[in-house]
Amino acid sequence: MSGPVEVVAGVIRDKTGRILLARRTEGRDLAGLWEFPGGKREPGESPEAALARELHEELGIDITCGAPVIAVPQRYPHKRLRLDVRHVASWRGTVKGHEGQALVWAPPHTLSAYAMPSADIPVVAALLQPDRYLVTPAPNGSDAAWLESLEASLTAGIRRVQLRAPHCPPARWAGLVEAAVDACRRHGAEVLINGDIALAQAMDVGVHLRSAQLAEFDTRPLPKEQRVGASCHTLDDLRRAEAIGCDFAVLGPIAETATHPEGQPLGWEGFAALREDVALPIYAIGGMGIADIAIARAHGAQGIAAIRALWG
Ligand SMILES: Nc1nc2c([nH]c(=O)n2[C@H]2C[C@H](O)[C@@H](COP(=O)(O)OP(=O)(O)OP(=O)(O)O)O2)c(=O)[nH]1
Ligand SMILES: [Mg+2]
Repeated sequence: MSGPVEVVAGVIRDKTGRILLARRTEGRDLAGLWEFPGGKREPGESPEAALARELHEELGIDITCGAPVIAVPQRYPHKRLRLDVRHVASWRGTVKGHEGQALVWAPPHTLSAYAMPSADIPVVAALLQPDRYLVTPAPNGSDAAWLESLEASLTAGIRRVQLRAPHCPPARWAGLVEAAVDACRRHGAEVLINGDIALAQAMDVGVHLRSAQLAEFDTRPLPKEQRVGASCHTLDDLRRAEAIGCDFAVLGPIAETATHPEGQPLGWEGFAALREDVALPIYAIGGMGIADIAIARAHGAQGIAAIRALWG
């Protein structure tokens, strides 16, 4: 079997921070959908050179390639591709659609409103949503110590938090959740509660579904304004999370961990292979550290989910 088609695309910004999208013209695959300008790499061509060539041909601009955003392995009905997306560090010239394609400068918060190919769903999420998803540990010491560690995580920049405390007595947990939601709101961080939809509704926050819960739902259990995440271990889990309308998934374990030693590790290749078949932002979990964020992005992940590496 031949390998995936290698595609490189650019995130081009104007002076006000808007991002350039191009509409795929009629008669090609995925016609009518909006995409980040770019195209296929030629044999022996570096991604940077391919991006510069494509953007010169398609838009008439000269660019300097910047940092990687994400590389998304994706399967379509008739082909597999790896969409390698780079920031465009700088560009010169006047942007014009040289191939008859429509163009739009989209403010970042409007990106999700454009119909795009499946591979672009994780790209938009990578541009707009946090690359670190903190999962709290069970409160083994005092409430105050646990809340202090949460506060430290938020101060360090964590902006998406899953409140999880297996075996914590309900009354104690309810008190901790209330204080934790408060702290997260002060820092502008998003909160999802593990498993407990009623508690999420009562607190007006998101819910993180356990993999065993995925079979219980046909649609997302909370409205669009409240985040819904899901823990996944298999392709079936991921497909289910996508069908329900989850905002993102967590997939693992990538490596073995002390807290979940029973899981058969997927490794990065296993992760990338599973991510090909859905259009979802997916965090990698299981033995992840800060240094894994770049590796995760190179395998199509939104970033990492972790307890220890992100706590305190
Ligand atoms: N440029 C670009 N291509 C994307 C994106 N998302 C996505 O699924 N694709 C797919 C569509 C195509 O199957 C493939 C890119 O190939 P292309 O048709 O643009 O290739 P090209 O510019 O070299 O043009 P062509 O002469 O081969 O038609 O990647 C995206 O955001 N940008
Ligand atoms: Mg193209």
